[in-house]
Amino acid sequence: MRKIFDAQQIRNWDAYTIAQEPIASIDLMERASIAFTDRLLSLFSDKDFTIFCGKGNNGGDGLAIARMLVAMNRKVEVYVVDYSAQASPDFVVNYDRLTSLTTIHSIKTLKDFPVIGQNCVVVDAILGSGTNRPVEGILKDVIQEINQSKLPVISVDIASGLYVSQPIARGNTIIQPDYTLTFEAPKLAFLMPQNQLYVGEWECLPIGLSREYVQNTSTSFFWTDMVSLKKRAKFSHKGTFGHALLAVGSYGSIGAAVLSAKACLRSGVGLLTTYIPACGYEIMQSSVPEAMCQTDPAEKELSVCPDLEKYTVIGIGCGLGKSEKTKAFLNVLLRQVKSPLVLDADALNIMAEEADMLALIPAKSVLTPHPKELQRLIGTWENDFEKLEKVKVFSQKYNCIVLVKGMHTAVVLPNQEVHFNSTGNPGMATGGSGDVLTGIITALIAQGYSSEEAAIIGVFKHGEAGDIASQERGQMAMLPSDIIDKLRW
Ligand SMILES: NC(=O)C1=CN([C@@H]2O[C@H](COP(=O)(O)OP(=O)(O)OC[C@H]3O[C@@H](n4cnc5c(N)ncnc54)[C@H](O)[C@@H]3O)[C@@H](O)[C@H]2O)[C@@H](O)CC1
Ligand SMILES: Nc1ncnc2c1ncn2[C@@H]1O[C@H](COP(=O)(O)OP(=O)(O)O)[C@@H](O)[C@H]1O
Ligand SMILES: [K+]
Repeated sequence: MRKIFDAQQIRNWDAYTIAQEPIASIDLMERASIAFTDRLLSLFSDKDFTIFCGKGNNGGDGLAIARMLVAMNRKVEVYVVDYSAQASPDFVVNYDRLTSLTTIHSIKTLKDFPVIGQNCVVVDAILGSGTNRPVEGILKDVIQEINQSKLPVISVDIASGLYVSQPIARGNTIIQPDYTLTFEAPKLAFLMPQNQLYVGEWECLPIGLSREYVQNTSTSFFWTDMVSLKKRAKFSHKGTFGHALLAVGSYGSIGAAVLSAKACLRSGVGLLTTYIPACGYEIMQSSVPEAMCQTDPAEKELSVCPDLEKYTVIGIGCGLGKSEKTKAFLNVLLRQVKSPLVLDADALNIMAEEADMLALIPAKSVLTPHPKELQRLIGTWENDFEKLEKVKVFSQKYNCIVLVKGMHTAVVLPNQEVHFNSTGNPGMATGGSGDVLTGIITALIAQGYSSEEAAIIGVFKHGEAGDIASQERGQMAMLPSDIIDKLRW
């Protein structure tokens, strides 16, 4: 798990490192530029480079990168966008270091914008984490020209014009890179779906910023890049790992019930009982023989709440449908249940329509809505930052864990922490992937993980299995069953 910092904290992190390591600011810039150049050349070994620089430290990086490429006899054209009379001190030092080695062109008006060679990669070092307002004038013109160039674009630290930790306004002009190589740590902006055009593929380049600063600085945003699991005790038995109930399925959606049950069993649950409509009995018993199966008196839907006493945790919602009988079933279940719930799909849709049901959510339940289901619960949002704020309010109000599913699923905790997931891929964007996740999280709670841990670990392992499945089959061919098949604990 890593911390994600906002723009001010990143500035402080640089300053702290400079003061405490200690290292001169210009030498830290050199370190960052070496890391960037190394990775740039491994990505584009046979390309020429056109580097656009601003006049702050991001531009300083661009000049240092240019110097390193020149020293390696690479073909490089360097342009400084002359949008301001002021330049940062480290920009000036790097300007002086480069100017005797190659021509540094200046862009004052659009007439100065070059014709870029077709073998070129464009390096965007115009604005970095210091971007604090929409770009105007020549900056805007240059960014628009680069975006229209159709050449590969790689941004230094962050796309010029994008804010590190604030929403962008509609109509802002921002570089649309193919890649972003960012220094040290992920930026909040990269994790927001609305910014996908302005990030491209991204990776972090370590530049040795202070570990101590990380330990001493608090944040509510985290990046889950690894998880730790509890060891199974040698003398454990099935009773050690909990008894889960999955209340799932309706006529036509027994597949969702089967997927959630298989995923639950593949995630270490001690005992699993599925509670399904009568029509699903043979399907469930033959496709998931490891699960016990209890049926509802109704043929096609869940209608009567079973005895819930013996269950450690209950997963509910996959393929449930929203019939009147099922609504009544859920209402009774919410009043009787004493264990935490994992609430998915139609369980959430029903609750979104019947607001008093929300007040009945047991403490530390996990809600796993996809974007449409989330909207039904919290209403609409102006931007992804506001969406997270609304989810935080909801999570605190109902003392539950809420997932914002998708690429980089956010797990929002009642203590207001937000944990973004690093695993997963668009091959998982297919019906049934969410049912698998419900089964996984239910199994983890059954085994004694806290609901918070279960959500964070479950989302990570779900995505990890999805990544293995996509490597083997490709994103288009993979199925939710393949995600279950590739779970490794
Ligand atoms: N020593 C350090 O602090 C390090 C900084 N590094 C680089 O420095 C960057 C941050 O540098 P800076 O803080 O100088 O900021 P930028 O280079 O992002 O921006 C330069 C200046 O432009 C101004 N500005 C912001 N938005 C503008 C807009 N829309 N139109 C016109 N002017 C605008 C700001 O006042 C800012 O001071 C990082 O992204 C990274 O690339 C790296 O070299 C690593 C080390
Ligand atoms: N582009 C993506 N990248 C990573 N994970 C994704 C992507 N699209 C979907 N997923 C994951 O797949 C799952 C889909 O869940 P959901 O939409 O509820 O599916 P269903 O209800 O059909 O089972 C979620 O865990 C989500 O995070
Ligand atoms: K940049």
